[in-house]
Amino acid sequence: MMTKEHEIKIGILFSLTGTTGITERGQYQACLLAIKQINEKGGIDGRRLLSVVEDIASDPYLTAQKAEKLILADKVVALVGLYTSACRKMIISTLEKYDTLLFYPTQYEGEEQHRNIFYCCPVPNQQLLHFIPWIIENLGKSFYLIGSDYIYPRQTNQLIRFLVESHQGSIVGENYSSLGNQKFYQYLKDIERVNPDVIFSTLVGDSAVSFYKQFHQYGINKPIASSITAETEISTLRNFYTKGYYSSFPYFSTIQSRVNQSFVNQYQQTYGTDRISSAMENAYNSIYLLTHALERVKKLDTDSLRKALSGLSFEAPKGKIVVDTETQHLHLHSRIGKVNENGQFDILWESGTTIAPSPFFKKLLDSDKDKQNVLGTGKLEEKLAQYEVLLDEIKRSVHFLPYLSVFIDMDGNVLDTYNHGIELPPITWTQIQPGSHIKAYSNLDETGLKLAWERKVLSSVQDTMHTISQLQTWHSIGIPISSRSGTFNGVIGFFIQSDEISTFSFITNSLARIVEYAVDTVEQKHQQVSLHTILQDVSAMMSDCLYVIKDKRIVFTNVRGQQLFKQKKDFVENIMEDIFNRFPQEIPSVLRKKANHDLVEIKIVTSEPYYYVFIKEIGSSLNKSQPVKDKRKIVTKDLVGSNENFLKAVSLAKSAAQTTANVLLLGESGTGKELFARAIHNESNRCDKPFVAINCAAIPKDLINAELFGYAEGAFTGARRGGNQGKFEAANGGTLFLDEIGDMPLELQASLLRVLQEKEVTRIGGHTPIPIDVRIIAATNKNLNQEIAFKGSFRSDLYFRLNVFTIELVPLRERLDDISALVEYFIDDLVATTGRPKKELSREAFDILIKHNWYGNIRELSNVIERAFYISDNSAVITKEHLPRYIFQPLGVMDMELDFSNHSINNVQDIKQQNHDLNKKLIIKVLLKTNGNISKTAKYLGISRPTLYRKLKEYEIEL
Ligand SMILES: Nc1ncnc2c1ncn2[C@@H]1O[C@H](COP(=O)(O)OP(=O)(O)OP(=O)(O)O)[C@@H](O)[C@H]1O
Repeated sequence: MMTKEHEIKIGILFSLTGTTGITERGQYQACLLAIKQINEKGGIDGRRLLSVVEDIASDPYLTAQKAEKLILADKVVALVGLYTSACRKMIISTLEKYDTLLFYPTQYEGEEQHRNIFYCCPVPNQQLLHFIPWIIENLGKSFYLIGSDYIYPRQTNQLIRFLVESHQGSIVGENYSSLGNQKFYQYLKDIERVNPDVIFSTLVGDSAVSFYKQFHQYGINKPIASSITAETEISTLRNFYTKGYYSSFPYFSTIQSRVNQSFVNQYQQTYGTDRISSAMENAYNSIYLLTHALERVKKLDTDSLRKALSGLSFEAPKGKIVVDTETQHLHLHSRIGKVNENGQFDILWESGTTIAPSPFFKKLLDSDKDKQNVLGTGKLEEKLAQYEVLLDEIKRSVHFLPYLSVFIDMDGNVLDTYNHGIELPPITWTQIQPGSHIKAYSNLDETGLKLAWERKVLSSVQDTMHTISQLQTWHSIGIPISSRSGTFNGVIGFFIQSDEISTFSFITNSLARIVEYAVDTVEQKHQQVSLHTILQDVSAMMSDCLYVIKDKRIVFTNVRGQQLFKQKKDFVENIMEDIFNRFPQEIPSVLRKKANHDLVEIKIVTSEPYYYVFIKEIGSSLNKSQPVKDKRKIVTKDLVGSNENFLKAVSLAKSAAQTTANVLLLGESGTGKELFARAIHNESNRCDKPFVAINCAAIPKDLINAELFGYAEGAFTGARRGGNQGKFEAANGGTLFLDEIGDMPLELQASLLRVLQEKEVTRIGGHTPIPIDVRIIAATNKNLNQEIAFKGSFRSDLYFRLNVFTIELVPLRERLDDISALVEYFIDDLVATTGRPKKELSREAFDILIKHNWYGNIRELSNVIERAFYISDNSAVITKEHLPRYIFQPLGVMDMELDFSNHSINNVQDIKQQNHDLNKKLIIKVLLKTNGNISKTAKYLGISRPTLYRKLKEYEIEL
């Protein structure tokens, strides 16, 4: 009998029911077939594969739950599955949380690259790049785009539009139908009206089937092309509905290879059908990819699997597939097929070789014009600066060699050429200009340089093997410049006159080693620099001055140390001299000294060959508060806290600041959402443009429209002359912070989505669209997944557009370790603004703060400290007496009449109810105390006014 140790579990996640079930059931079956085959051949080193299957019913929310269950409860080694991008995006945080891999087998819109996902599917460049020009040439130039309303069709259609227009075609109509819709009469009327040459469909599942049927019945005699309709959908329709339709995929079940025929036969024997779609074959390959990786490493951990998958290749039914080392997508063939009378595809065209995946294809297309030639001078300088250290290092290493060299970056831009002083023969390629693109030189096509760039591997071509005659007395060698982690940075190409060397392979290898060494040296330098930066950052948080000494020299000083040095140079030098004089035998661990009237304590920690000298003042002016930064100028390093989860959020914010992606901040009231938003803005390249904040919960519903989009003159009675610009316009070029986005009415969400997609606003009552370039940072304290799944009060398409970067902020009760730093920060702030002397917190008061349940989070803590700071008046220490009573006295003592003995707590619901009652009573109590003053009550509770209003509504408290 098999024991558990003899099994390797794989989580299989598909919609076996739900609107996309028609397609996903086939993918699921293909996975099971692969697992069966592998087990029949003895499994992996004697270990059987065991599938643990979950039905996700086309529901993203359910997908997240099931994924977590498979990982946590079933302990699967990896997940295979999913069809819609909504479901994929929904589980990304789960994959990250448990560092688990997903093998995703469905063609999708690209624009994603995640280290926990292997994309076993084509991306648009592998389907559309050849398909669209082919359609234009063979079927016609005017296109009508119809798709299901979700991420893939909308984004794919953007690319199609781009490709159609760049091949002198046109889009004459574009329409979307909700997922699962089966009534297309209105759409067909529209298609008939605009009379396109070809209809391009990205409808999925049941909708696609209904559309084809109704299209045929309606009698429109036009070709339909699709990048998503495959054998599965076709097989559910009578042949006359679909004969003559076109699709492009890497795989059709009619491929005539031995591997495919065996796959089709086995599929037919197992499931009784030979209708196998590309998505199904992808699913089948996903299992094989995982299996090959497991066989390679013989380990189950994600890191080992990831490494084993990089560059992995095997012969699949569709032909050879290779995992791209950088993008985790696949190199695949591209094919175009036409449905025949058997409901199968006749293959009309296929690419001879595999096509490299370009998940960020749209961006590539956008920059294509630039690439053909000329990186403007500024850009070239910028790029050169980026590679300067590396180039210098390589030049230094090879300067003694009499060769010609060309350096191109990873995108193919020529950054530098040099010849080390040798006589240049008059050959064409020496005209290569820095700033141009390597593609512009077709005479370099079969050289080591270009091959290395295309294949990202060391490539060399010997003299007579070159196709152009001028190069036949030269050897060309292209050496990829890749970091230790495998990131490809570009290629350095060498051209060597063939009579100069006799041993070609020896010189090739030597040059490769020289380049590798140069890359290593640069990486080490970078590491040293970043270590220094980390040290600076970490030590900046310390309240003490730090000096690190080695060989009687100060080799590192933190910010406070530098400040003290500036203020009291003699004093610091004195201390150091004293320490140096005692070197090394008499180095004490603690010293006390007087600086003028200030007593300082000096601690010395020895860790040969380093000595860490910490200087702390006791009750002195040296220990004066740090000037606290203006919140409007705050950057991530100013965010106070060192809690592990908090630092993770800060590090995400840092990364977000480097991109232009939208950000979604999730967190309770007062956890610092606005502060994070400002920090991201201030650290981004939009920092000198406006940061505009709007609280969606604080503005009456009917005014938000005008607030956001502005209004034109005469838009409504009382509208200002000349109209008024909205927040979008005000934030143009900068960042718009949409706080409490979860409270935005549904109709407005639709308008917002439109603005985000079209990048233009039209003022209310106005007609002219105004182009806008605004980065959105949205924040909410609601669980948007639940709002989407259960209440339908938040649009999933808007959600996915906003949550490109999701940052969860930690409530104060989960980062009690930060209370001390926050208190110090608030005191410093008060000292700086009031000019009063610095205060300390007593141990007892500190313990009370630690025990308190921080309902209003950091804002509440800040209010408590502010209050205590003033109440403590001239005292240098804040004690328990200065804290508000509710912080340390049980609520009952405050006459809250909360008697637990009358309640029996049987389940979570009871606890929630009691919490609800407690919170309600607390709010009423504070309202009574403040005579119903909203601002004071909010301040007292440490929540914002809009949050208080929301809570009053939630608890049905009338004023
Ligand atoms: N890491 C931090 N360091 C210092 N101060 C902080 C930090 N986080 C929050 N604060 C302070 O806490 C208070 C609340 O922060 P902020 O307004 O950014 O929270 P919020 O989550 O946007 O609140 P709300 O949801 O109620 O609008 C502010 O006074 C802010 O300065």
